[in-house]
Amino acid sequence: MNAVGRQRSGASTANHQRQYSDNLIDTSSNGRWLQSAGLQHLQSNNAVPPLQDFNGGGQGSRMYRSVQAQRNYSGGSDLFGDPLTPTGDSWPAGRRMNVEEQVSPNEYSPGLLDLHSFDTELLPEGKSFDDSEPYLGNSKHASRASVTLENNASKSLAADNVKASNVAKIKVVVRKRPLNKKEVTKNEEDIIETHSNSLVVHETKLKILCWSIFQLLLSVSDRLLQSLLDALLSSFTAVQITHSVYRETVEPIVPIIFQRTKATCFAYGQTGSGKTYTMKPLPLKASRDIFQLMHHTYRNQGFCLFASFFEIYGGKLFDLLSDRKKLCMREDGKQQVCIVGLQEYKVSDVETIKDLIEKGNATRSTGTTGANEESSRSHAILQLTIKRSVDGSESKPPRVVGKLSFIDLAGSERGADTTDNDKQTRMEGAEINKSLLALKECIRALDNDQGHIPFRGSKLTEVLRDSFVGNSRTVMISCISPNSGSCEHTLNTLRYADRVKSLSKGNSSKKDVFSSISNLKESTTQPLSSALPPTETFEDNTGGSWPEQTDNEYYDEDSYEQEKPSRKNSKVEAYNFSNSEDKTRRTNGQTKWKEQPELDIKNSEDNLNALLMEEEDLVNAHRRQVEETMDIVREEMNLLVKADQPGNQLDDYISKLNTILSQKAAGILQLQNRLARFQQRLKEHNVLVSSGY
Ligand SMILES: Nc1ncnc2c1ncn2[C@@H]1O[C@H](COP(=O)(O)OP(=O)(O)OP(=O)(O)O)[C@@H](O)[C@H]1O
Repeated sequence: MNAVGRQRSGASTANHQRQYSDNLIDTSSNGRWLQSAGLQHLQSNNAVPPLQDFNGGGQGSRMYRSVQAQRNYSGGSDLFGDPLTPTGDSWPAGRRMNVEEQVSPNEYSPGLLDLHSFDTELLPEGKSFDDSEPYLGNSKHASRASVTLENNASKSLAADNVKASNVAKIKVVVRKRPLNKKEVTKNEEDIIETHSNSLVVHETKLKILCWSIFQLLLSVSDRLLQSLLDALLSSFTAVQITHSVYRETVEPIVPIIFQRTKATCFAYGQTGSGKTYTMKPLPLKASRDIFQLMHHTYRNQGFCLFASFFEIYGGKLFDLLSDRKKLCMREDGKQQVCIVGLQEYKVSDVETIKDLIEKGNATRSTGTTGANEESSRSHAILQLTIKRSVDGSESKPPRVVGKLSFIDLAGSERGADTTDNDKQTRMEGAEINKSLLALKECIRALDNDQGHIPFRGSKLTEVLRDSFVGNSRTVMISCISPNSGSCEHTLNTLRYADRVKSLSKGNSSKKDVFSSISNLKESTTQPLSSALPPTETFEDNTGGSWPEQTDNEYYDEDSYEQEKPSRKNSKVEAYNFSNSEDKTRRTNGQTKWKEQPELDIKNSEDNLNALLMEEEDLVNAHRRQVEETMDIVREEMNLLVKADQPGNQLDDYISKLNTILSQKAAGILQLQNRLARFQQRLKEHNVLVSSGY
């Protein structure tokens, strides 16, 4: 994206960031109705906003303000340490041992920024946090940040803040990986600088794009905080670090899985940004906690855990635990989605789950020697399902109680492959585009409690249908690479994260869902670790694992060629390798790589982002049109009042009515044109979905 585009996007994001103070949003149905449409600024301070009041309270309540704060991450600790640390051939040797020799100042940083709890703004180039309005934050936010930074060192601060973050229906965090050996060898710079509450992407030529992530007022000075962090750094171990990520993302959700909640945790980001690395430990940690709850809090209550693992490739489903058997999806009479033929394994210990994940991952990468390119063309979904025997009866199949889905999404830049000449690659790119857009739409609908969730927008969202209805939770982990070569992708990922995050503006209203869960209230408002018995490890080797069919029937959906996303079929890649070593290695790995013209790659990279922006523009134009319509309606009302008054001039009435009707028609026409243009763009990029648009 060029500088103009970037500036536009920055400004656009900034303009779309609105902060609505709670006291302006009425809790009446009218208020909620306006709020759900993003028009809460039309709601006056008074409970019922008469139309004639719109000029006053309505406009006054609409604020565009930047929200920032400082929170220092430098010198933090690397959340994803040794359990999954790459071997020496990928990473500089000894870098973990010697802080002085760190490649990246953030190597030991948790690299995890919680976007959800704070207002964010993408500042345009050249603008710094200091240029913006001061933030009148509250101490809760300040302490929340400290908790994240300090690895929960301050328990007293943790309680409030964990409570706040736990209740979020959608949680968005950003995670930065350290520079890898190859990037270091190439003298690539770490362009991501993390500060107390912000993340700065330094573009080359010293242009600076500031991404303000958090707003908070620190209760301690920066200096004091820094020394505190340094002290903490030395005490972090890799295991603690990994656990921190889990605790910030998935742990709060685990207890409510027993309470009929379907939750989804997905990693988003470009290829190689650390999605798989980030996701890998999470299911294991979650299952450990699930088993603990089953064996303590829910002892002898008939709960059992099932695991399944499949991938979506080219819009089709393949079972990763059953030799990539092709699967098909069906809806039952109750509109429950079932994946016919998907092998589910009943599991009673963490080791079995680990084995299954390894097996699935191996299936996913069979036949390749490269690191990530295969997985980046498919979405891998691991589901942990909690079931319960009906009335303790062994004869009846257990019923689903809750589900936790972990999704390692295809690399986001793959969605840009639609300009590729190869049909197969184009189709894959289009499908990924479609699924990423659809996912965002579903999250939007989900957070606004809309009746209609557009889950049919893609196979991915269809599969996740039951995670979008009822009591659901979503965690998005946006993974970013630190190197300068990934700058554009990083910015795109941050924009996507910001969009998803900004959809969740009404999260506070969702708190009641949690508080209604009585017997696990404690567990949901505190870290799970505090709700569980103090046992360090949990082991249960009493049960084995055995496969179960999820459905007795099986039908073949269609004749889609069951192809693995292998290199053989991926003749053209838009993967933007700037390193010839990469190309060679991958060529040796059986892929016939074809260079795309540079311009194509550049254009295609912007596709998804451009579509997302256009979609946002359309929604905003619609919102503006509704506002204007309301103004016009007010005028019409006045006109009608005057029309009934004695001595009213008919000529005057007719001319005014004419003007009003023309205004109305022009507004509608303008919106129709914009809609048609957007539909056309979707068509061009093959993301027009049958029911969604
Ligand atoms: N935080 C981290 N610390 C150390 N190494 C990391 C970190 N994140 C990622 N890596 C390493 O970077 C490489 C790429 O990571 P990973 O495979 O998770 O990327 P990905 O986003 O899943 O890619 P793809 O989309 O192609 O599947 C791996 O070697 C991984 O071990």
